[in-house]
Amino acid sequence: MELGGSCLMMDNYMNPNTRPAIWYPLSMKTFLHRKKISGTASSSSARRRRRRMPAMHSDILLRTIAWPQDRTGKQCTRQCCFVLCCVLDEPLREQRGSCPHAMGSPQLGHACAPHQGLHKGTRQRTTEKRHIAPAQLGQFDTESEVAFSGYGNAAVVNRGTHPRSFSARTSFVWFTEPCALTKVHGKHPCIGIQESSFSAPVLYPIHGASRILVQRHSPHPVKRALPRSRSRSWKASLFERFFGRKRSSRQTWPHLIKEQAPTGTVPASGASFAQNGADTTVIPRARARHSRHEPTRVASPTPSSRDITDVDRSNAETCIAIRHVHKVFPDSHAPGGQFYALCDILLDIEDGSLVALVGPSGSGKSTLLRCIAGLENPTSGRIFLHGRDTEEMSVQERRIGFVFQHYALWKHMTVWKNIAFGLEIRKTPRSEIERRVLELLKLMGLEGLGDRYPHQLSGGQRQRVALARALAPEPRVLLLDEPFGALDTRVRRSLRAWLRRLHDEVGTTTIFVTHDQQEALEIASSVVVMNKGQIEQVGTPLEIYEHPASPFVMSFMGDVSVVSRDALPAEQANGRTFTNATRARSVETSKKDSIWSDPERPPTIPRESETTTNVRKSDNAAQYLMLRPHDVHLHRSPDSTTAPARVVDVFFLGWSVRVDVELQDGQILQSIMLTTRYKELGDLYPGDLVHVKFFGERSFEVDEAEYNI
Ligand SMILES: Nc1ncnc2c1ncn2[C@@H]1O[C@H](COP(=O)(O)OP(=O)(O)OP(=O)(O)O)[C@@H](O)[C@H]1O
Repeated sequence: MELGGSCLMMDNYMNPNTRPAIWYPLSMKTFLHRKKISGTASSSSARRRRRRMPAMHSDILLRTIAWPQDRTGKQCTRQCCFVLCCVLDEPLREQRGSCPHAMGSPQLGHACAPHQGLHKGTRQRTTEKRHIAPAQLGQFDTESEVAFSGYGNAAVVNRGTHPRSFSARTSFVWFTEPCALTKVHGKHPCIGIQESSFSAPVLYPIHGASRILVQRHSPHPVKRALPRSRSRSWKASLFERFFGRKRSSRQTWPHLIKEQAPTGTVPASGASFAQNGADTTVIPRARARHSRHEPTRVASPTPSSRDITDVDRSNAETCIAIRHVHKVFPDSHAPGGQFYALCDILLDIEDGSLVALVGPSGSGKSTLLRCIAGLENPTSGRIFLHGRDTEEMSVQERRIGFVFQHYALWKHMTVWKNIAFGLEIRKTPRSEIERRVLELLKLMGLEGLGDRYPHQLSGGQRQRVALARALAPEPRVLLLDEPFGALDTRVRRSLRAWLRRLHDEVGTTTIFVTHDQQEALEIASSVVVMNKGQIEQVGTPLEIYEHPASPFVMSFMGDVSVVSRDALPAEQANGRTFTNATRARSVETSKKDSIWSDPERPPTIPRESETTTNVRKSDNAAQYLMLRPHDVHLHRSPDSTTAPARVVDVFFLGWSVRVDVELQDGQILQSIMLTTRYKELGDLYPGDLVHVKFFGERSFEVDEAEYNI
């Protein structure tokens, strides 16, 4: 933070395992100029200028700073920990610390009302502050900031000091989500950060790109707290620390950086230009992009403007059009140091639909959702909202509501205030707010609970408040990231039905992430099955279940038994077959694909696992079949289409009975039947001889290695 007329941008901040910081001097004038270019201008000349700009502000994202280990050497599971240091007068070295989640200070953080940072009128108002003990920290949903970010709110930021490793003046704030910096409020993009080292809490508006810019704000807390001479010495010591020598009056930051950076080479992240072995890294501003952990975009399949017109703008029905989206994260263990969290995602989501993104853990569901919301920038590819390229839209313009698994409510606000919050910051008239909140309370079945605080509600009620809050500003798209994940099975079940009804009533285009296939099948009008960053299949729940396009979809969307083809009678073994190479997409998507196919677009980059799988398949495929338990029928007497088997175990499941049987060659099959059918069959006991008949329509050729057979 510079106290004069320019600002410093911090990058790579406080990662204890690497070098602590990369600093960029940037004048406020330049920053605002660039912001203007990258943020709002849409004329062709502005776009041209924007292209020439080093990509500093077009993607306003604070990069993840992972804290791989805390002080005790334990792995910190909460990787999404962002630390922004508001350096006041301590050298950077002093700010190294362990993950804030692992800190043992009893007064670890404060939470403050987000609107403190938003309106000039309220900026100085002191609102509730809470001390958060470390044990509570896990519960404190800093995600709530993000939940609002879609509406352009500033974020509440936790702030804490650590008595052992941080001085009283050095404070830090952390976010659980990078998008906290993406909001635009009024004319200026800003985030409110409460800095309460000082007697009166004051807020810094923070402008952020992948780095953090701490901007002066008036009335300036630092200016008030530090005498002028002090601030100068702080600048001087910072300078000395970076450059290892005293600054002469003629040297400016850009001048020095230019002088120190070797030309023609891009420094690797962490490469230091600093003298005297200082652990601070300084890189030229124009090269910043290359040194970020966020990889540079892979050759982008950017379509021409004609393509956009033809394909997206003409299709009023398409609410969200996702075109060849890749998201790459750096990963030292992955081939090429890059991990493809999303790989060539191509998807259309129609207006008013209720879509489930389903897939195993790590398949990229949340990443895709976050890309749609603008919380992540795709590495390549484009996303259109109602025909408009999201790159041209601010997060606020997207009008997307986001609900997290953990309710993310403002805990110091009543239900009413929580719901009204999004409207208040948009300066909606009081009467309109009251009408809308009452309407939502009724819709959510929360009448009479408006005065309660979140801790006075059940989990299901809290989640409904979170949904009401997201719906209050009437978003065009509602994104739910495992909305019921934290609830018990019974509550989940009742909320599923409720969500479906709510959607029918409100009609907002909704995408929800779940790893529960039952939930996806029950609620959604269409299901997108994801695996390893790719879409395996898109279809209605019935299509997905009845006609899975790959062994993966079949096995993921319900129980399956995998048996050798040889073990079954020849007549039974001739089912329809697919291989993993078949990656089905919706009809609409395939059409778009062909329209969008661009000869210059690089081919999809296959990941190693995919390539090897397909190669293996040619050797081992076609030997095994996948069967649903309800397609395995048991009979007492044999015929030409049955295979003999012995009962291994019988399980009563209420309305159904599951019978495990062993085929002659020792393979185990599951059969599920209605209890009434079981009664017709007569009681079965382990060791009984039965005859198995199965329906082969949905059998697959599968790969031995893939299914550990
Ligand atoms: N910021 C990041 N840096 C590096 N890798 C990441 C990052 N975010 C996500 N990933 C990786 O991308 C992959 C997809 O993550 P994502 O959160 O989208 O999965 P998911 O399908 O939502 O999983 P889950 O159901 O467990 O939430 C994971 O392997 C994850 O480790």
